[in-house]
Formats: sequence, C-alpha cells, structure tokens
Amino acid sequence: MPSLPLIDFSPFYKGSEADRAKLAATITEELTKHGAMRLINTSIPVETIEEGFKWSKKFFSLPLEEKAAIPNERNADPQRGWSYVGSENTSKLDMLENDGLEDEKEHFDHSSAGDSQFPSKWPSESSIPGYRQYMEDLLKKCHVVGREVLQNLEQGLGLGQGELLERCCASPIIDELRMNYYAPISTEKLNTGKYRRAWPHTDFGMITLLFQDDAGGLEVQDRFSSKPDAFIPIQHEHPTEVNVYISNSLEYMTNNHLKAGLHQVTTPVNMQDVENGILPERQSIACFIKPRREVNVGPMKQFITPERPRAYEDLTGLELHRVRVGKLYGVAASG
Ligand SMILES: O=C(O)CCC(=O)C(=O)O
Ligand SMILES: [Fe+2]
Repeated sequence: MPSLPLIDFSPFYKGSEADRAKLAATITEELTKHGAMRLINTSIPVETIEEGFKWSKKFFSLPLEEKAAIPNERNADPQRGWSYVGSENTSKLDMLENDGLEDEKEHFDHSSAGDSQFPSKWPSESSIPGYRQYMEDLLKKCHVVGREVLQNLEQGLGLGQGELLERCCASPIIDELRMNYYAPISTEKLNTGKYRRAWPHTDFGMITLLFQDDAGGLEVQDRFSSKPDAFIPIQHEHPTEVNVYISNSLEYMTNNHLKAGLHQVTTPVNMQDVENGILPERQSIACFIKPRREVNVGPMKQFITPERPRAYEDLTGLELHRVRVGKLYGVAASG
C-alpha cells in the first residue's frame, strides 16, 4: 500500500546550512508531488499535542446548550464557534456530484484575540476554565510552525526571502484553529454511501497543519494511481507527527504549481471489510495558516509563464475565503 514518508523537521532548527537546504528541497518536492506531507519533530512538543486533544474532548463533552450558545453562523464569513453535525458538509466544496452527502462531525473554530474583524466565540470561562487560554497559545505555536514551513517553501521554490511570508498573516494572527470531533459511527450507516466523516475536499488558506489521534481514516489523494479515486491512508505513526496540506490560497498564488492536497476522512483501513462494526470516536486538530485578508492571492508573476498561463484572476485573501465558505453553506460570497 502506498504511504507518505515521515520528514524530520529538526534540521530546520539545528542543522547546517546544507542540511537546511536539503530539508527545504525535500519539503518542496513532497508538497509539489502530493499536495501533502508528514512532518515530525517540529517545535510543537508531544505534550502540547496530547493536551490539545484533552481540551478538545472536554469542549465537545460540554452540555449541548453551552455549545449551542456559541453557534457558528452559516454565512460566508470566517467560521467562528461551534458547528453541529451536518452543518458543514465538505462534499459541497470540490465534488461535482454531492447531493445529500453529509459529514458526520462537529467542530469548533477560533482565531486569535487580535482578530477584531471576526471575533472568536468562546464557551463561558466558568464552564471550561483554561480552554480559551490553551487554545490561543496552541494557535500561536502552530502559527510559528506554519511560517517555518512557508520559509522552507520559499527556499525550495527559489523565491526571494519573505515572498510568501509577507503574504501570510502575522499581526494580527488570523490563522484559524479547528477542533474536529467525530462520534462513534456504525459501518452500516457509512456503507449507505450518504455519510462520511469528511468528504474529499481541499482547505482554503495557504497551508493546513493537521494533528490526528490514533483512530485512523485520514487519506490523501493518490495522484500517481491509475485508478481515478485512489487515496493514500495517512496513519498516525509518530507522537510529534503533523500533516501539512497545500491549500487553495497557495494554489492560486503559485498558479497551480502547488496544487492543493485533496483529503478525506473515511473508514479506517482495518475496518473496511467489516459489515456490522462501530468506528470508535476520532479527534483531529487543524490549523489553517491564512494569507492576509487584503493581500492579492492571485498568481504571483514568477508563476505565470507561456507554458503556465494565468489560471486565476486577482482577488484578495478574504474574497477567496468568502467564495469557499460561501460554497460550503450555499450562500453568496457577498452575503
Ligand atoms: O479530521 C481530519 O483528519 C481532517 C479534518 C479536515 O480535513 C479539516 O478540518 O479540514
Ligand atoms: Fe480539510
């Protein structure tokens, strides 16, 4: 079965210049080939990841009224607060035939305290003391690693220093952290073909960092298979592992040189032949690294060539984001 290699990120912090150049080349090659990669040994410690999952579980275990009090509004704005099962159906994003195909997940989205344009919605401090603080700190840690990955891409793509970073949000941080919770579900329900934990989709920002637990089921498109719908399972193998996906904004900026990684969450490999089983619950944490809202995410001039003519019109980071979220909820991007 195909797989993606684990890439050791530690040379970025303590390697020689040659080691760093090699890492940048590997990262760029992997992300160009698959739109996805798996990193280990980033600056986010294993304890931080594990604790993040504990906080997330605590949040989803809150009484329904507490979550329902901070609903994500289903409009084209950046997502904030709690989304109930079935609110977001990823089938709407990139699938041509998506009628009645639902996601079986709930999620909580937030950004930093500095984002006053689209403020985050938090559960009351008394119901889950420390949650907000923890999540805001985790977002900062992910923001740093996200920028480090982009720095590697700048080097690997032969761009000038800062050419991607200056397009990426920094102050305030408007990256988004998302807790995903997938309740136990029967294989019988999944086998109806109407439900999936997440349908094949691409994300909206520049890149996504993704942490998952041991439940399994995450897959990335196999671009090299002769079969049209082939996916590569991505198991959680290393405690510090973080997946990285190229997302829409970077796909636009690079004029499709870096194609966004199509990914889904489906029945784990070890349960695919089970007829009457129950998939255990699953958790993941995604950090969407965003471009600045006002920045042009249309193709950078370096990526427009006679062989690769301009594939997208110019538009801002926020405009692209609104188009994508609008699609998700079936609302106009301006509304
Ligand atoms: O749960 C996962 O592993 C994937 C989640 C995901 O694709 C997303 O939140 O965009
Ligand atoms: Fe995703």
